[in-house]
Amino acid sequence: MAGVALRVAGRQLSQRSGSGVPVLLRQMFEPKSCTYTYLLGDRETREAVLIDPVLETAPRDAQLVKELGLRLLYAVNTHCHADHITGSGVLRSLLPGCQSVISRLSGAQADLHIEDGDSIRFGRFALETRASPGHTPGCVTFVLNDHSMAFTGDALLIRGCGRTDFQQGCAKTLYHSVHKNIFTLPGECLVYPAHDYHGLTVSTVEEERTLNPRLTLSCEEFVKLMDNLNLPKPEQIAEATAPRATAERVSGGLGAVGAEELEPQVWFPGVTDSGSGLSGERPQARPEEPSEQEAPEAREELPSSRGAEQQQAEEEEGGEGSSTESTRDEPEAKPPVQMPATSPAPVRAREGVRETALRLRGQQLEALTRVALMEQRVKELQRQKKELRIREQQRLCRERERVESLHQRLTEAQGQLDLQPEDQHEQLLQQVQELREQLEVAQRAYEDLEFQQLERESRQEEEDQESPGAQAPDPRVQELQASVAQHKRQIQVLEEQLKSLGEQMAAESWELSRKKEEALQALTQERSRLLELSRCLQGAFGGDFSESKQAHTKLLFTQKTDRQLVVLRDPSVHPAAASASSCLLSVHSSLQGSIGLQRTGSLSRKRGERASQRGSARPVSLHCTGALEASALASAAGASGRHPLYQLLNCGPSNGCRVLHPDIARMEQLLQQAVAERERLRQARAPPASPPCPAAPHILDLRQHLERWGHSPESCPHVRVSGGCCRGPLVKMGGRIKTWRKRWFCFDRQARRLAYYADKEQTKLKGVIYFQAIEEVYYDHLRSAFKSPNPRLTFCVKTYERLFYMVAPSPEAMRIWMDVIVTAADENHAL
Ligand SMILES: N[C@@H](CCC(=O)N[C@@H](CSS)C(=O)NCC(=O)O)C(=O)O
Repeated sequence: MAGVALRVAGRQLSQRSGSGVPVLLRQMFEPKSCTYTYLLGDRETREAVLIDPVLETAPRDAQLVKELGLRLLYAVNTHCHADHITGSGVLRSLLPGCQSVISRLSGAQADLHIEDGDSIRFGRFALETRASPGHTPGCVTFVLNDHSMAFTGDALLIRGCGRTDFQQGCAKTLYHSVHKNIFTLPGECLVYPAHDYHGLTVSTVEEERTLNPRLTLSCEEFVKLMDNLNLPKPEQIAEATAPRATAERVSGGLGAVGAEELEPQVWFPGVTDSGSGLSGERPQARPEEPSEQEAPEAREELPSSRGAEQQQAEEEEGGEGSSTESTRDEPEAKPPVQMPATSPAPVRAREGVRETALRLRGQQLEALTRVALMEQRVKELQRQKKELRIREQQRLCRERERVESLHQRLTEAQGQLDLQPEDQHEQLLQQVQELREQLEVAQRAYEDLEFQQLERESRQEEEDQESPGAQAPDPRVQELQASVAQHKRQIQVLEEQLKSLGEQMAAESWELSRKKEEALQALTQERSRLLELSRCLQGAFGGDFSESKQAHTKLLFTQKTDRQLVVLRDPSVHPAAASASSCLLSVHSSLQGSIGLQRTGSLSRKRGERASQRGSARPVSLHCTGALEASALASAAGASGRHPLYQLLNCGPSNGCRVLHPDIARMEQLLQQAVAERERLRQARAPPASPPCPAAPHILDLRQHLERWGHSPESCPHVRVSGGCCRGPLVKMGGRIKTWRKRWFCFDRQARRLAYYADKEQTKLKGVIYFQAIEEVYYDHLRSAFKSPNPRLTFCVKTYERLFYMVAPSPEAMRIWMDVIVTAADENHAL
């Protein structure tokens, strides 16, 4: 097979060399054996290969392949591993069309065997096979065809190399193969090993050529060192290096373990297992999650972007889980899937459906994995049975041959009796007698064996007749088959549930759209009423209010962005406002926050919704380029609890407004009607109280609230949280000049705004984001922030007017800030 390329869908590598085209690369980690699995794919053709998959994490890898919309052609192995069982077999079951690959010299079973010089093609790329024996005789290194990266398996590790003290390892061979076949690659070629025990992920040929403490030695020194490594044996070595005969017992894939020993730890997403942590001397700071890595030249563009919410949830969950379950266990009865209540509040309903769908997906994956493993075991048992039958037949055959040979010898001895001289008769007679006895014993043994076999066969026939079509009447096989069938039924049930959830979601979404439409109509009416009221106000106060230099009260209406601002200065009418240079308030409410608000960090809304809201009233935010007086921005809502407009106009039932102008009475009446209408609408929309919804503002303690959500603000040095405030530094990107500046942020629930200052003392105010202006808060998962100083800690706050990019000083600070700001938006929505 040397020099032969595995062809992929008729595409010839030579037609499109793929040079300059970045390959899709993912590096995943399996913590138990510290193994790296690599996914390589072609973004255009979606063809992909997996290098060194691990049994336990095969479902994870299969899921990733599906999520990225890839088609896995090959599950390739750099060698037959001694520390874990390959995931190739399970991947073949989970991703039909995938073939297992290993070097012929490994002696392991696979769909395809490769040799030095062979190429494995996927889309416009190919992996060249370079023999790198020494750790094992069958070790190979896969080199991407543009020589930009090499997957060295256990031959070359980062600052190390594979051990050579078992599996026919040979230090001298390893030394020469690494020097000859890996160190001759370009210096900048990235080195991706199959393991790392120190938390490192990638190296280069140049680095290893010059810095590898083992391979920079002379060959002699290297051999000596390797002979005295005295490493403990890998934990799974017994299972993983079972003899070849055992390896071949695993049907359909690379096997290094018999089904009897197969008690895999199955990895299920979302299930955490404290026992899956690293043990022994392994350092703590190891990657525990599949980590994404970009190919050197490009950023990955996923076909479906994963939301910040999911990313954050993943970060918070902190690593993959694993559950230790034996395939021999009876399948656990799964709790019935809880459907969300028939008509819950929209947000909760959607979250519920999403959670349920995610849970179902996890369960489905779990069941699929079990099925795949069980099918393997069933096949294995069937194969064992067949093997047993063959062995029995061979034994019977041997017995028959023995009987025949004894018979032959006896006949010959008897024939010689007459020919032998008298003096040898006695001895020959004795021999004949012995042969006769041996023949009798052999004959009996043969008949017994034959009888047993016939009995077994007839028993089997009877069983076959009792249950026609039964492929594996062996009780163990039957048991497993029943279990597989049960799992398949479970999957079917789960799929049906998923389908009905989808339908339910569609129905709910339709219902939500309808309600939104109704609410928008009501809002439009309310707006018209308010506009009418405003016109009355203008008419009532006349030119005196707007024009007189002496008059302190000024009423502005601006239609520019469909916002209405009332700016009031009237120390005589409202003494409390006398010291303030201006008061700003929104005289409308917005419905927009009512749909899609989620506390987990993403407040996204659909484009359609936004478009439909363009015509509706919008919240406001204020930013200034120069320093502002903080006091100038005191909230117009005040502490009186009265409606702001009432407060500003000072039009309570007890004062003399009505007497002053007859229109005031009408205005007040209109205003009361508008307020009542708004109240009615709000109540109609208000979702029932539930844990994820923030409590009413007057009872919500910000600190407790954050603690309830799992934060510990106390231990985060970058934020200061009190009952109503959160303060701390964030690096913010400028609006016009895209420079990043450190600002001191102050989130103030009382003032209902997030203000940022040039200084920690909060004297130089640089800008304000009002709660009601906040539309979305999300993690910058698309890395869209221009030259962010730390993309991993960048999040976005989207207001009606603009997008704010902020960089937190730490992940915990980022999560706290995001939750704090989301809480503000939630609160605003609740108001
Ligand atoms: N140091 C490892 C021991 C596990 C081990 O033996 N790993 C093999 C590769 S898997 S067979 C190996 O070749 N190691 C070389 C080395 O220098 O470690 C651990 O911490 O678990």
